[in-house]
Amino acid sequence: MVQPYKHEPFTDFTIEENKKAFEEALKQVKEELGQQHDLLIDGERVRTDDQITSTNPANTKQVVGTVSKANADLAEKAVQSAATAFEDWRKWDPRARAEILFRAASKIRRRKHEFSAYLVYEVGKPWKEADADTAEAIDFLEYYGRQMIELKEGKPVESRPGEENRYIYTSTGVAVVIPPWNLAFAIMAGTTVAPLVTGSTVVMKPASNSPVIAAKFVEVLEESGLPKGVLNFVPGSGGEVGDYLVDHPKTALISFTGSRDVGTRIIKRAAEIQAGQNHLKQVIAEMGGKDTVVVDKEADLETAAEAIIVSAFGFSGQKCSSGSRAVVHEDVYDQVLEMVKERTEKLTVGNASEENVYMGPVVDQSAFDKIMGYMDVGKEEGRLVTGGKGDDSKGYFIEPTVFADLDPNSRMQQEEIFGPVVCFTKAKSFDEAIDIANNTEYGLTGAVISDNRDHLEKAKYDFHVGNLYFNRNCTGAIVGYQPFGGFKMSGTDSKAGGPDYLALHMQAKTISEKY
Ligand SMILES: NC(=O)c1ccc[n+]([C@@H]2O[C@H](COP(=O)([O-])OP(=O)(O)OC[C@H]3O[C@@H](n4cnc5c(N)ncnc54)[C@H](O)[C@@H]3O)[C@@H](O)[C@H]2O)c1
Ligand SMILES: N[C@@H](CCC=O)C(=O)O
Repeated sequence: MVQPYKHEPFTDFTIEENKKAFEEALKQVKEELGQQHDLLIDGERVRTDDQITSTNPANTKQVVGTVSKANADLAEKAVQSAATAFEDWRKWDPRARAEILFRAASKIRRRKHEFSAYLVYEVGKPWKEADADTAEAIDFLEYYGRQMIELKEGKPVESRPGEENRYIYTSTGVAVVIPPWNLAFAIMAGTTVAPLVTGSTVVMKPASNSPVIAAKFVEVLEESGLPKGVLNFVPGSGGEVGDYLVDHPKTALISFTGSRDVGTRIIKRAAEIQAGQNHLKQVIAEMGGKDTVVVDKEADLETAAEAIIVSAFGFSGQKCSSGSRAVVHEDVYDQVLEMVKERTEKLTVGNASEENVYMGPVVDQSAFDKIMGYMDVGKEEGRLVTGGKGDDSKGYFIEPTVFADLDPNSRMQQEEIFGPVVCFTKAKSFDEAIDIANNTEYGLTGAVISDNRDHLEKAKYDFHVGNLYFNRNCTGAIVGYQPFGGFKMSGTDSKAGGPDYLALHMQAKTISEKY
């Protein structure tokens, strides 16, 4: 009997024993860094001449690992391998597939700090963020395993005398999984195991900034009993390998998480019918955000300041859910701004592989340059309150930054910056605050800080986002508790970690028999 699902607890690093255990894991992983990781195609490791070098964004001289790089020919082999393996895998008892996920979850739980330490080195995560990322990966395995067991008999439908009807879910085919680097473990793992557990086979192309953690996860799935060909691992360039996989006539399902531009490109390409293709491709595309924390005049301002800080600066603002906009009622605007300024100036920034800092670096040079470019835009469009500086001499460090007095239609308040920058806009009323919150093309997350019940009720209907939070930050959805996905240009609202997610990976079939 499978135990009821409960989310993985987070590690409290204020407890000395936990702190020591994590420092030990960082030390141990540091000694392992620089290893070679290869492709996995049809159960075989494939080493290529062309390699991706993954480095620590907090210390760009430190190589985390080198990873073989696939090209279109290898992507073709991976798809063929997945297509062959599908014929057997789809007939496995769904419970046996779920058990592979449960075994993998146990293995990762036992090595939790080791995986989190890899996240610290590979994408510069502070300890707390790395620990939450690993916990979420475990949650996806545990949750989707249980969901599959629940769905395996299908859903009840009515029958009539002399007629039996059934409604079941069938496996889809070859799934292409393309995750981002930011929730480098959780999203990569969740989007990989969801199609797997439903009986699809997978070709996974990790993000080029985080291929090592993905390679480590693939090893765990192999050790947990995944048969050959069911999961194929092909790191490579988005343009070459990504396009090839998306366009392939045997691709049946594409699960993408990443930017709006790449996501919409995939949706368009997937709609194009290729020679030899006799099915429509299913596309799950979870994309960017421009998320707002709204502060009402009747609100606990301590809660408001804390919510703005956590939403804006958690993992250096590199979350699709990051609260990069604060829309504050004019009666409390100056006070909230001052509180946020004071707290921001106390945040610690540094190399999380050396100390437990609040914020690490941003992920790479191109992210650094893009975010620093927005500092100039912010100074033109608004008022710099604190921060604004960056230093890329050793790693890609940027100060947590607050801009004030932005027009709701300014670039700073419309474009996804994906860095540690929050912009304040003043609203004359609660209604106006909600209108401003809704005035972007995105609709992913949002928070309302208010003690006014009528206003919270209004927000339930009028604040058009997939994940709406009251009196807290707008980041940190938990699998099975706050299913995650956005409206508008934020994506297909698949609600990862929710009860409807697996059904999106399957094809419902009605079977009706007359006696
Ligand atoms: N909505 C969500 O759940 C969610 C979660 C995490 C991140 N995001 C979004 O992801 C973005 C940041 O992640 P990123 O920088 O990795 O995004 P990205 O779009 O640059 O890359 C995402 C993935 O797509 C691949 N890719 C790039 N070009 C491709 C192509 N032509 N064809 C196929 N694949 C291609 C990349 O290699 C990577 O694996 C932000 O916009 C963020 O908001 C959204
Ligand atoms: N699900 C995560 C965000 C994922 C995107 O980066 C959250 O809720 O903060």
